[in-house]
Amino acid sequence: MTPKRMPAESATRTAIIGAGSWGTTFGKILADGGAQVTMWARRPELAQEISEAKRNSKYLPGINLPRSIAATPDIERALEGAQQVYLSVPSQTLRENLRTFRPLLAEGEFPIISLMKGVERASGLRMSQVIEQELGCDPQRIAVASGPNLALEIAREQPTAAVIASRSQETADAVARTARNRYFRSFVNTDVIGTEFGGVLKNLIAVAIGIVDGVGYGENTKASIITRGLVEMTDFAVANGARPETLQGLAGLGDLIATCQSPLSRNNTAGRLLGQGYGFQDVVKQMNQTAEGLASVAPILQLAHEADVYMPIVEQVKMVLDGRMDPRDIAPHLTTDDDTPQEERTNHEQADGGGALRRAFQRALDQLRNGGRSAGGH
Ligand SMILES: NC(=O)C1=CN([C@@H]2O[C@H](COP(=O)(O)OP(=O)(O)OC[C@H]3O[C@@H](n4cnc5c(N)ncnc54)[C@H](O)[C@@H]3O)[C@@H](O)[C@H]2O)C=CC1
Ligand SMILES: O=C(CO)COP(=O)(O)O
Repeated sequence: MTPKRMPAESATRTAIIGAGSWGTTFGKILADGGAQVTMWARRPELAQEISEAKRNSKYLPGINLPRSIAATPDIERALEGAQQVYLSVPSQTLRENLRTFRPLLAEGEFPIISLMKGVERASGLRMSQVIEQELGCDPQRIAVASGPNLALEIAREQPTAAVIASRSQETADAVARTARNRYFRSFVNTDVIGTEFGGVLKNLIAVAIGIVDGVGYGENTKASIITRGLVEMTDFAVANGARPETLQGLAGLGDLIATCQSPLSRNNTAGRLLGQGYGFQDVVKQMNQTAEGLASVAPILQLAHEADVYMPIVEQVKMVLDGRMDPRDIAPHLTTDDDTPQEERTNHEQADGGGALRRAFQRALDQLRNGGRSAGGH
């Protein structure tokens, strides 16, 4: 086995804001690739556990972290001399965190990389957009990382791949050179929108998979939802400016498979609890880690309505979350309950020529069925 690399004098200095399961795992990825890593943790006791015991027992039980990782609750110390800064807090707190840290992040030329997979509930904005708004920085400095990256598997050094996307090829390359090691391979692209939306949307499909799993449905139902879910994801992302091929890649299909299949996924777990009959509030109480999908459903449906994209699976997830649909009813409505046979459309380019009209008709039909309420729009 190749020996683990220790940081050299010339090692890239990196900082990670957020010491939950993904932030800490990413710290390990960077350190095992030879970078110097300082993590910022909100709670001093967690910072101390990471720095001294080289453990994060709440989020990564049983994992030994590299000896070189340091952590601190002092943001100035965490960011001192950083050449790359990674952000891994819940999507709903990012704006508030950036406001606090703005003076330390806005200036400088170092890349800022979002590791997050949610949209802001109130605005529907992607995390890179929130970063750009709050820091007012050059978008070329911003990158996002996404892919089939279940934290605990990677912390156990099981091989995986990810995509680093930035509008600047140079930024994406620099980050990918640092965020890689013998068990983690980073590819690059310049499709920030597709890469980010892939990570957000697969969470919603994973909630749907969890729901039908909780109900007790089997593999046919799940495969149908995954396959149709990918079409929904692609339609939505492309309508919002993504490249379709990004959704066929690691940040789309790759992450969809991993998240829908794994009991490690928090979104999948949240869905399973819903399928077992727990109400939304009970599920939120039972989750002690971030399940981004729960907060992203409403803003994504709002954006879908604005872009005239039909998302029947995501709409049904919303109806289950709101208590307006029995989880057992989710499967028969997979794509439509319109009686007219439809083409199995797998390519978003086939969506033109009547597709928008059909979707508008379908939406009107759904609204009628839901007593005039739309599933999105709030
Ligand atoms: N865990 C995973 O396998 C992966 C997670 N992600 C994404 O990474 C992001 C972070 O998720 P995780 O680390 O998994 O979540 P987590 O729930 O494990 O950790 C979240 C961290 O944020 C901190 N936090 C909570 N509220 C905060 C606030 N107001 N200000 C600052 N920090 C706060 C928590 O104390 C915790 O350290 C999410 O967007 C998630 O979708 C992406 C890929 C893999
Ligand atoms: O994004 C992930 C895997 O790529 C993690 O998924 P969950 O947030 O559902 O655990």
